[in-house]
Amino acid sequence: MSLQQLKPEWQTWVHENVARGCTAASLQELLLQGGHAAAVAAQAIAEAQAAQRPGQAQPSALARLAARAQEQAPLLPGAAQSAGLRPFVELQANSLQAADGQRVHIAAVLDHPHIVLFEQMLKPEECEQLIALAETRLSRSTVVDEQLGEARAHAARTSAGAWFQRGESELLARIEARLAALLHWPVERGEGMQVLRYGVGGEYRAHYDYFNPSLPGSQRHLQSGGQRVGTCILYLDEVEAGGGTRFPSLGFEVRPSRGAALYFASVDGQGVEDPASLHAGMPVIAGVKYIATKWLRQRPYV
Ligand SMILES: O=C(O)CCC(=O)C(=O)O
Ligand SMILES: [Fe+2]
Repeated sequence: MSLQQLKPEWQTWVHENVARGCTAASLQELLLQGGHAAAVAAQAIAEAQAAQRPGQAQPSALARLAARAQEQAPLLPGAAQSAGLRPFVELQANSLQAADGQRVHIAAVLDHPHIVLFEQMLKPEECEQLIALAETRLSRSTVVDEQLGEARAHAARTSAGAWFQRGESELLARIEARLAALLHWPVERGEGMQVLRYGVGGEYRAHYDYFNPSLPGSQRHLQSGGQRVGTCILYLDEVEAGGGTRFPSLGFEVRPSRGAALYFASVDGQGVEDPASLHAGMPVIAGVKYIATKWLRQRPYV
């Protein structure tokens, strides 16, 4: 009876996410955020769970058809969109106010793969401070060795990088909290920030940020914090020519602009690695490119 009290898209959502193995507590929280009464939410989850058990009634053919249509729908209700599987951004308004007062603008959105481009994510002085902080510890960037899982220098990634611990300084803590709030992804599920500097000719050839689960070198990374579910790239300075972040399979490129941020999901709406997230840091033609990269993990990352 309570499942029927939900709108059809929420009924489908409950069925789908119970089938996917989401916990009752996580579904309850998102249903509450979606404006449902606690008792209605609890009852609806219980009914959907009962329907999944062997020997019990399965969702009707109609419900399954509705679920399939829902998968293809461009935007689900904000809370339902992630179901905790990947970050999500509230996309109704064209700007969002972070708790620290920063007003961040949404400049562009792509549904699949999910990409959101922000302007004014960082203030110009925050960009300058991050660059200054990084300059004190820049060293040659590495890539993860696919067989061994170890970090090593590679011709495909010609930049200098500086790693920071989460919350290492007041500046980093503030930026991390801002990203966590806007992406609905807790700070603990993020790696420390990495600041990169690319000189002329510097590039990061096409790659995925997710760890390929079938490669031996990925296992130790997946064990601590799980998959990289999304990435946020903060552009710290203008670049005269080149240096865009390009998604070759989409024919789409974001050009660096001070204070802008690019978020993209590395997994699809079901939490599965998404090959469409292939991307590259294009060679810098003139100028110097500075970015800060934040990789977001499936689970808390220590
Ligand atoms: O340099 C860029 O624009 C892309 C950087 C990147 O892909 C990464 O840090 O994972
Ligand atoms: Fe990347």
